Amino acid sequence: MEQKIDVMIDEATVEARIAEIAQQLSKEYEGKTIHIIGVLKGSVFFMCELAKRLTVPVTMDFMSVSSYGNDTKSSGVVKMIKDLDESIEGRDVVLIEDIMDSGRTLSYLINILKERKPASFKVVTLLDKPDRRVVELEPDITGFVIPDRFVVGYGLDCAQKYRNLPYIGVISE
Ligand SMILES: O=P(O)(O)OC[C@H]1O[C@H](OP(=O)(O)OP(=O)(O)O)[C@H](O)[C@@H]1O
Ligand code: HPA
Ligand SMILES: [Mg+2]
Repeated sequence: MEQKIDVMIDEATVEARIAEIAQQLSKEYEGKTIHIIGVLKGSVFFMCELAKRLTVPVTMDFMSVSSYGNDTKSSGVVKMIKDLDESIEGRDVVLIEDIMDSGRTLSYLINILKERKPASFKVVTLLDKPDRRVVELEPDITGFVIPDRFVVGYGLDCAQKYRNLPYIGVISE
């Protein structure tokens, strides 16, 4: 069945905010190389759009974790599917997420990655849904704070669909 998607944040607004974040990071990391880590799969669209706009040198790596599977509710268990390819020791790491919801995924990743002794560590998320937080945690940089709705698009899926939508939307029943 075709589902109708309502736009919550349109493409131009998302892109303008990503440009602002890129400018902020480029200033903060002047003279350094940012090692950006994308959390698969949701962060890929945000990561690419952000990376293209950074004016400092960039290296990239990916981790894959999953806790939602095909559900719209977190299973409560974060499962590591793929670890990083390279060591982050001594590097200026920026972890890129599409959304911080319960906070479980980021809490799990932050605990693992901080133990690996990066020179610095920051978390950037495109979306923050603070109403559903079960772990006390704040990202360093947030694109948009959103209400408690299950969103899709710009990398975010519902049962693996809609990641390719160029805007943030909500499925209207
Ligand atoms: O704050 P939380 O409640 O942990 O939710 C946020 C996480 O959930 C989603 O990942 P998902 O498990 O759906 O994997 P995916 O990125 O492959 O879709 C999203 O991409 C975040 O990584
Ligand atoms: O609102 C959401 N949409 C898609 N994936 C998610 N993972 C956590 N929250 C969400
Ligand atoms: Mg998902």
